[in-house]
Amino acid sequence: MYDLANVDLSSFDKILVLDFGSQYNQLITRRIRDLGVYSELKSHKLSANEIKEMNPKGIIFSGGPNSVYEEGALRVDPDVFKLGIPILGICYGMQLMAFTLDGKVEKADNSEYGHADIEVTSNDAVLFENTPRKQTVWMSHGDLVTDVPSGFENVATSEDCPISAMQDVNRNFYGIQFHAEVRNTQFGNEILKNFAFNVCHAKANWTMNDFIDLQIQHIRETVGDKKVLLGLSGGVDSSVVGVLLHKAIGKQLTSIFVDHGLLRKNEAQQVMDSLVGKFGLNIIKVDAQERFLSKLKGVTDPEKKRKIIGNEFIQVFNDEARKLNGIEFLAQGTLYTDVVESGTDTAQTIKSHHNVGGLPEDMKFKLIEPLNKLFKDEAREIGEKLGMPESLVWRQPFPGPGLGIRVLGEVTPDKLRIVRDSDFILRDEIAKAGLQRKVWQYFTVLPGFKSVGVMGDGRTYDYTVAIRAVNSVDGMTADFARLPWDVLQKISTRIVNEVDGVNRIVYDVTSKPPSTIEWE
Ligand SMILES: Nc1ncnc2c1ncn2[C@@H]1O[C@H](COP(=O)(O)OP(=O)(O)OP(=O)(O)O)[C@@H](O)[C@H]1O
Ligand SMILES: O=c1[nH]c(=O)c2[nH+]cn([C@@H]3O[C@H](COP(=O)(O)O)[C@@H](O)[C@H]3O)c2[nH]1
Ligand SMILES: NC(=O)CC[C@H](N)C(=O)O
Ligand SMILES: [Mg+2]
Repeated sequence: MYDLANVDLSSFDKILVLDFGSQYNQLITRRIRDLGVYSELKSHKLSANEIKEMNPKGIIFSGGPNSVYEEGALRVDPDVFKLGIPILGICYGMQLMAFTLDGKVEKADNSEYGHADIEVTSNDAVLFENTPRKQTVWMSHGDLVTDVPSGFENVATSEDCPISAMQDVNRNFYGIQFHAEVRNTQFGNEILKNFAFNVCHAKANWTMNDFIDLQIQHIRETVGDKKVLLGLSGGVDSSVVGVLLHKAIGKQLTSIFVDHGLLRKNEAQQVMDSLVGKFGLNIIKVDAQERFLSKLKGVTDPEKKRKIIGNEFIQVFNDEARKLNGIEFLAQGTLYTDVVESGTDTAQTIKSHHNVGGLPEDMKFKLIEPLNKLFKDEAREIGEKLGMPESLVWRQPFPGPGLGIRVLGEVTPDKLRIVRDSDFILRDEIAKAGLQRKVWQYFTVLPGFKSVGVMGDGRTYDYTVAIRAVNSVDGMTADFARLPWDVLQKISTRIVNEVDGVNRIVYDVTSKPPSTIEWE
């Protein structure tokens, strides 16, 4: 979305989010869209005039990694405060508001990361209407506002952050030091609602159906009479994109499913069975095991592996496009998570997702990525709206680089066998326990070290397999799943008994953050 240059959005009220580099910036726009108000993320470099021309009902400044008082910190055009448009600053956004007007921002004595308890201290705290005086919020900051700018009042405090929220009701400027956009903030949604409706008076008339209609219209305008190749993995995101594209351009679409030798057990066959002849998709399966595995030989660095895989995908698409003649566009099921984690102008690189940070620089295709501003749960909602079957919409995510990033270090056929067979057992036991829909994503990892065991009275010196199972909504944050001990025990016993070369199983009990879901 939201790159809908030629699409008329004038019937929708909108709230702009200005990007100051937070990992959560798109989460703000989607929370606003969830309220039924159209929202998009824009560069912090926009001038006040450019913002005015977009005619937003309100503006939100996102958080960000900088300290406002440092040289080079991201700034906003100060004239934005003269437009008469309501503004909400979140975290860095609040600090920037204070700093740009005549308030004061300093380094905090105690940083706050995670949960904090605040108390609303004013009876007229507009953003906190219909919320209790004491509430739990989620903080992530090392600086704080120590003096509110003139015209403002302090309306909430926490132990380590005396000015946790500030307001100037006459000019409609609001600041909150905590992140209302993350689910861990108890009344985050109410606070955003109060801003959107009570302060900005925005109309709630935006729905996912509008998104679908506008995307179809946008795809038609972009593609014209040209042809599109879709990278189809059998996963949720690319299947949703396939259905959208098919609705938009019908036979101008060809889908390519690449078997890169890094798929799960029986996956190639299952994907073909579940998609061929469905949704009108014309699918070509490409066997590319050899070329991927030979390129990965001897490579141990995770970022190098990701880039090699991303590159090779494009080479395969190039070869297929040549055979098909006249392909101008490559469509992918890229989500916003893939984009932000791969690094943007403002956000740091966490890992290069194969379909974003792993793409070759000289790629000739023009990209079509209708979901690249959305999160996994939004992609699923679209899949449901498009009438796709539950088994596909709720399929657990599987990364494009596949088992290649679950064998840590060098990928060899024998190590692939171990993750593939152990993953199969894990999925089988989770299904038998009826937990498929209760755990968001689960898989095994081969860390690559060996340890001593005793089997059949003999000494073994074999590999350890790790089990990773997490719950999440959007993949941005995740918690390790509390799998029942007896299920873990069955999985552990079966893997050691059935997979040669393994004598130990460990369970990953870290959340994201501080870890990520995949190990590489
Ligand atoms: N084996 C594959 N063949 C062709 N394209 C692929 C393959 N694996 C990944 N891709 C492309 O890379 C994109 C990103 O992969 P990703 O795993 O994030 O999405 P997905 O596979 O569509 O959905 P899911 O997250 O449910 O696995 C896919 O949407 C698809 O366009
Ligand atoms: O298509 C993809 N290409 C990739 O390169 C990639 N890396 C991670 N993932 C998936 O993204 C989600 C978040 O993963 P992380 O916490 O490991 O970053 C999880 O669901 C991961 O499985 C990928 N998907
Ligand atoms: N999350 C944020 O926006 C942090 C803002 C600023 N970098 C701080 O540490 O206070
Ligand atoms: Mg996938």
